[in-house]
Amino acid sequence: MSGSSRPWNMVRINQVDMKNILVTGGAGYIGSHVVQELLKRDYTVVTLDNLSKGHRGAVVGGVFVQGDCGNSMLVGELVKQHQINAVVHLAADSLVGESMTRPDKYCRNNLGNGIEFLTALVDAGVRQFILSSTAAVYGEPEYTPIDEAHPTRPVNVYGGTKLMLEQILGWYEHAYGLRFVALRYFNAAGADPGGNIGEDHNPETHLIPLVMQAALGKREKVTILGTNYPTPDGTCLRDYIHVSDLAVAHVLALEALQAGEPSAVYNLGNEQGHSVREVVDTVRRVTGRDFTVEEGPPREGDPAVLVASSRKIKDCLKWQPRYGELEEIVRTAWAWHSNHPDGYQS
Ligand SMILES: NC(=O)c1ccc[n+]([C@@H]2O[C@H](COP(=O)([O-])OP(=O)(O)OC[C@H]3O[C@@H](n4cnc5c(N)ncnc54)[C@H](O)[C@@H]3O)[C@@H](O)[C@H]2O)c1
Ligand SMILES: O=c1ccn([C@@H]2O[C@H](COP(=O)(O)OP(=O)(O)O[C@H]3O[C@H](CO)[C@H](O)[C@H](O)[C@H]3O)[C@@H](O)[C@H]2O)c(=O)[nH]1
Repeated sequence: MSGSSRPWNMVRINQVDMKNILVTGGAGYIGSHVVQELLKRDYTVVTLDNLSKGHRGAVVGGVFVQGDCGNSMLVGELVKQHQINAVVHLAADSLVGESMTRPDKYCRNNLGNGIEFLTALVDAGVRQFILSSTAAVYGEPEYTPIDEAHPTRPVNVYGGTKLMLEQILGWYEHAYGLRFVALRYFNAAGADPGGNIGEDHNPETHLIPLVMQAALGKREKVTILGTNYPTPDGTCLRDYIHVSDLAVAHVLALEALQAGEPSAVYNLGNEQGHSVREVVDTVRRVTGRDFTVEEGPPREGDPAVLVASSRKIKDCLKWQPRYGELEEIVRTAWAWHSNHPDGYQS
């Protein structure tokens, strides 16, 4: 639809209650922590998740709707019925390796459904939007730590789809007045210290939960994917950020939009790089368990080093991580995995 046929400036913008939030992907790993944080702060939350990856049991409260964010009719109805003011959009496919072999899946879901979703929102009058973006938009770093001014040249399809969605948000802002915050998370890890929600993916591809499964004896071994990277120990460096710290950042971003702040892009990391070997050693230390570790070839699409500068979000939104150390993050992950060895099934 062209800009002229979409009278966005005439659409009624709900100012009555600024606390009705639609969260897509809220049954997933990060989304479930975001939903919990919003509920703690007295937001009214509607979770929309198609459960392609998420778990009904991960949604600790609010209204849950099983459905697809690309279903414009459903989205329009939800906005109207629940007087939605703002949206947190986490629904996506997000596996770097898979995105290289299934680009169609990533373009359809992250872009196709993402665009349908955005369009249904502006049609329904929503003008505040938080996007789960990613460090994968940067590609191979030209310098570290990576700040938001770093060039964006994704080296995997997944990062490419997220960058395009950020660009589309800019166009929707220009045409329809939608204000947005794109949060470029680095590697989400850990679990809610309360112990009820945590990471449960099937298949699991993320390093920390895989190492936890090996520590629990549920996996025969851990494979280090690449040992010849230009890093001190030859394995990739990543910046692990606690999922509860991420959740708080979403609330701060929402508050900024609600206060009328302009659109913005923020990195979210702990500003420290940890190698794959360091993660393995930390899990051994925290769990007191040993397991087999083998060395394998690198995974396609993996940059050698991804370490954030989070200065901007600390300065602008006063965000401060509570879990700055890898060991603390691994401790909370271990509490979840050891108490829920079969994830939400246990
Ligand atoms: N996990 C990380 O380290 C990380 C890092 C950077 C960015 N992100 C981004 O954060 C978001 C959440 O990641 P996660 O690790 O919690 O993933 P996740 O797979 O646990 O959660 C995604 C949720 O979205 C749902 N979903 C997917 N497509 C949908 C659709 N079309 N309609 C409705 N629901 C849909 C899934 O069922 C799932 O519950 C993603 O957008 C991801 O790209 C994650
Ligand atoms: O069995 C494994 C699994 C992973 N790794 C390595 O561990 C590191 C972390 O890998 P993850 O799969 O845990 O995480 P990624 O860095 O690939 O990706 C994550 O963080 C990215 C941003 O940094 C994206 O946003 C993405 O959504 C999210 O999954 C990588 O170097 C990877 O090669 C291994 O050595 N062995």
